[in-house]
Amino acid sequence: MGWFKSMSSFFFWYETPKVVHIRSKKVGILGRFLQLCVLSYIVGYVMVYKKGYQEFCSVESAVVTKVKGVAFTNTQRDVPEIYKRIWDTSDLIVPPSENDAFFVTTNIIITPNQTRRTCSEDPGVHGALCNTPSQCHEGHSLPIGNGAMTGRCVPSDVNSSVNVCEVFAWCPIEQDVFPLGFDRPLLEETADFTVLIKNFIEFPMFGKTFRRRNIMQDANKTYLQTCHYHPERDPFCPVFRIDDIVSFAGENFTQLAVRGGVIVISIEWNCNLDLDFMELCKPIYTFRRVDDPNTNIAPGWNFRYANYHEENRRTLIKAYGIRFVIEVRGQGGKFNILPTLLNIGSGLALLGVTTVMCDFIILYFTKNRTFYKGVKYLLVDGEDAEKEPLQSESCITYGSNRNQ
Ligand SMILES: Nc1ncnc2c1ncn2[C@@H]1O[C@H](COP(=O)(O)OP(=O)(O)OP(=O)(O)O)[C@@H](O)[C@H]1O
Repeated sequence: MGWFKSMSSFFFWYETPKVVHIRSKKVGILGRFLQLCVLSYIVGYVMVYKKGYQEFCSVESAVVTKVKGVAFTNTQRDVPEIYKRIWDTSDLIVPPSENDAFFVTTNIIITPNQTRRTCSEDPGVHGALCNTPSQCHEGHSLPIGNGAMTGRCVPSDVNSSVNVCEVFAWCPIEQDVFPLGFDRPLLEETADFTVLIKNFIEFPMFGKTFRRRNIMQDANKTYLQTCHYHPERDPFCPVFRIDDIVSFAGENFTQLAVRGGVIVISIEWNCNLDLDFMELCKPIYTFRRVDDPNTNIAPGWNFRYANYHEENRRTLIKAYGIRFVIEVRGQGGKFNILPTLLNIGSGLALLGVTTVMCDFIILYFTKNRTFYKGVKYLLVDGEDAEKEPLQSESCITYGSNRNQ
């Protein structure tokens, strides 16, 4: 019968909230303070700061770039003869056009006049050194070799004191040596190159009205050809000096340019579409280097390509440089009744929580908690109510003011 007793004690009772008016300065201040906190959170943070009355749409964008500049290495000291020349963007921007990125060559190793023939393998290639021809398997190529082995072991073209396998390849084989060493890049003048970034954006959720680009409406040709972006002096100029980008990313151009690297240009559009779109929706640019500057293993950024002059003659170029990646982020917000009502509704629900918090504090942490518990919780027996006639419908008042 024990189970029946506990079942009946679970089923045959009912709990209903009771309203207790507490006339107390301390408790009153506590309650109002908690309500004020919740109200300021709803109004200040949710509605004003987070714009809870708006619906949001991520920005969609397209980016194109154009680099301009000229580098002249003829007058520089220590420059090997073959590197003394004029370089323009068609020589140094590879490929000429990319989506959301561009590459500026800052250091270069040129191997001119290569033809397909036999020559000695680079002694620096693992497995290229030999003592006997049997170590050079005819027709095979080494994993990072430059050609197919002929089966002969010959003195190296670059260091005759060692023997290396002969290869059939584009000869002469590239000598992987920086023209100006590790301290200076050959094309230091690329620091003064400029890039025009054209960024077209839209907020597709809100229609075609909200479309614009990062070139301001009042900009003209002369302005574009002469302005340079600066976060304080000219924050909306879409033309950036390469050196400026590198320093805004916290790097030193000369050091970075020797082996190359990767820099991200972030364009952020956070727009309030309820206000003047063309006047107030403007881009914010930030810059950061993303490759690891402190690594000794495979540092920087480089690749090879060749310029072919005729069927069997080419110039091999190993290009080191800075790859700039452009990312566009942001969102546009516009008034919508649905999020407004949702946020007001959830704010009102949150106001109810203040009662729970206030109850918790006065019932467990105040000096008079026993008294408050006594008046808050009341255990009544339904059977007694049946027996006793209705005495009063008015409120019961406890404490010194009970007769007021
Ligand atoms: N990297 C840059 N640095 C400075 N000005 C630039 C740069 N790229 C373009 N401009 C200038 O911005 C303007 C708009 O460039 P856009 O490429 O749209 O026109 P363009 O007439 O084809 O340019 P251009 O023939 O000079 O390359 C032009 O006046 C152009 O000279």
